[in-house]
Amino acid sequence: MPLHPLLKKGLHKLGFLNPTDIQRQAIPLAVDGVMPSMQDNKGAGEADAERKNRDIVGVAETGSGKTLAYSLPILSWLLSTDPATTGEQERFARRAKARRVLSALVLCPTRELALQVHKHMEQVVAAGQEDEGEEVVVVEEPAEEEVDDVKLNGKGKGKSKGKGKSSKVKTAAAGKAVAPKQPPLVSIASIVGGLSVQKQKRLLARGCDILVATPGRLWDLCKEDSDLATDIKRIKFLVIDEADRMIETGHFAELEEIVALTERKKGPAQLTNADVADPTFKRATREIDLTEARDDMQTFVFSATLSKDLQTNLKRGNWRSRKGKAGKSSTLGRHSARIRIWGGQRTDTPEGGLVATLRESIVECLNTDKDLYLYYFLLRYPGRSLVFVGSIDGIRRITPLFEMLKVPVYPLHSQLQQKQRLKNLDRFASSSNGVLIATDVAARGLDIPSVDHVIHFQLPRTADAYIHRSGRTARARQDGFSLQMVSPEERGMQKALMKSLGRTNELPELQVEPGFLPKLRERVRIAREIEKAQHAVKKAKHEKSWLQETAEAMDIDLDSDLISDEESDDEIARSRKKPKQRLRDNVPRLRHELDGLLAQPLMARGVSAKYPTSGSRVVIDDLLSATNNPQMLGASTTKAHEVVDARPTLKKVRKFISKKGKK
Ligand SMILES: Nc1ncnc2c1ncn2[C@@H]1O[C@H](COP(=O)(O)OP(=O)(O)OP(=O)(O)O)[C@@H](O)[C@H]1O
Repeated sequence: MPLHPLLKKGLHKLGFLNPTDIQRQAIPLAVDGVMPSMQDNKGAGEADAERKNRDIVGVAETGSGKTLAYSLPILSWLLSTDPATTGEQERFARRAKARRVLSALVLCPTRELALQVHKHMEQVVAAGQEDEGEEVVVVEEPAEEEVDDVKLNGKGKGKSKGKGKSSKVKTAAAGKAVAPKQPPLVSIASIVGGLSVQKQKRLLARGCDILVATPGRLWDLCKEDSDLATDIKRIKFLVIDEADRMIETGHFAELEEIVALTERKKGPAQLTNADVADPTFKRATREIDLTEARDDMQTFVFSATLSKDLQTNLKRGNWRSRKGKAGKSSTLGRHSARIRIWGGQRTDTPEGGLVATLRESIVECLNTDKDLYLYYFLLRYPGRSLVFVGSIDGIRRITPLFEMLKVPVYPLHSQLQQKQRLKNLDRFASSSNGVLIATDVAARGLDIPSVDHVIHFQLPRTADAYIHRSGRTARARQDGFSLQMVSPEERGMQKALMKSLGRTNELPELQVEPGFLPKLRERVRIAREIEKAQHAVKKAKHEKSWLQETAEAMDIDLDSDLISDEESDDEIARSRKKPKQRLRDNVPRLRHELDGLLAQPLMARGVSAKYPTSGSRVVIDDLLSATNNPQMLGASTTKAHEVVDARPTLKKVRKFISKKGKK
């Protein structure tokens, strides 16, 4: 790979010994495209022609290393032009004081993804800086970004630890020695919504080489800060990650504004005498002149899905009208037009497909039974599971329910505070049995190590969302498992989804051991009752405080019956309060009952808890060799994806039965 030696060393240290397919294809193209011409002064036409070969459109399956496919050429260019690595110590010292000039802008659709890309880039550089036999410990700067409060689970197996930016290094082996303060080889900053604007402004004032951002916050800052807009006009690299999502209609109006800043203007403005005399116009043309000179930007457009057909909304019966349509029309032209990448080189690994190491399965059940089947699955197949739910309200219902059932669940959706979002992600990533209950905000790009299962509690609205959601497991050639939970009302949509994906075979059904269900059902029933009672109490409290606040604001005295928790003599008030009161009084009793049920062992049919050496199923060997499911006595520790491999599809079973019948 034509990369800077420091990066090669870093990749080696992270255990990335071979490039992935997309990296093998994209990196040489990108490096070739950028290196020679970025140093030359070409004529406009020549430069235009060259740019066609410079821009890279990368389409490759989820978890295939696209982040490094675009990051490495950029980092390599920065390191190759960095005086620190070319031994020019004097310039290096000067650079320590000087403000960095922005070279690259990476735009991502979600905040978590932007922070993750930032971390991933830093890890490779930090690993490359490690001395042999020594561990680099990233020493934090005084908390600069709130995100640093949370240890984000970065990509790869980097040894960087702690929070803060990786601007200083110390030798862990030496324990105390901290290397003298040096400017980072590559300075990376992230600008995302939900975190302190002031702190981000300070970061920008200091300057950086690479900015990783979400479009909304970046554009807000651009509008206030003309220096930032000027910096963006001069960047050498623009990356649009998850490009199809970024340009989806109605998603990121700001993206177009930002990309427009990077556009090249052709030819110097023809000034009239009157124009020349006008100072404002003169200033504006000077600005235009600056941008005119730019013929050296390289654009990267990356995603696992760039096919328009995958974006068709499967809801509202859209799929019906699409019957019979085959093939996938590419939206590449549309992308190119909108982000003005002038063609570019396309590096493709198979598109639209799911990763080969992913196993899929389906469970058909009533909507009202989805909680039960999810609970069954989470106990039956322990591991790190990511559950996608169709609405925030759904997450708000499911999370407390499963907390009561003592499942370690963490919610993730756009209405949570950003700090909480990051905390929950971190907790999920560090709990081997954690369950993240998320909306599609977690569908794209997130690289959480070893997610064992992705569960579609509700089906996604588009096929591309299904691909991205499912792509949170089975990453970097690991095994993974995806489960569709389908109610009778969703059956048509499920068929449309499979058709959109070009699939003809039915998915294998998840085998459910019915013996476990009655006890689980009872637990879920009681947990629901508690949840309902608590919800009613919360709602009543909320209503009451609203009433009090409104009364205060209007300077009205409220009847004491309306604000008192005590039973009132007033018949009407009593009848209104009683059911809520009853519910609240029930909570301790229900909790006690649930605790009792949770303490009871769950057993497969024919297993005796008291006498594991007897019963129709003897489980003592399993218990001794620890091959028994810890939560369910008599269930094996087989992984979900292994069960699917061994399981024939319904279609195959039917075929087999009909063949037998004919004989
Ligand atoms: N050459 C490599 N060898 C081994 N692992 C790699 C290599 N390159 C990247 N990885 C690891 O593969 C994982 C997936 O990479 P990445 O997140 O870049 O995938 P992606 O293609 O961007 O996925 P998505 O489409 O879901 O965003 C990461 O943990 C990354 O550290």
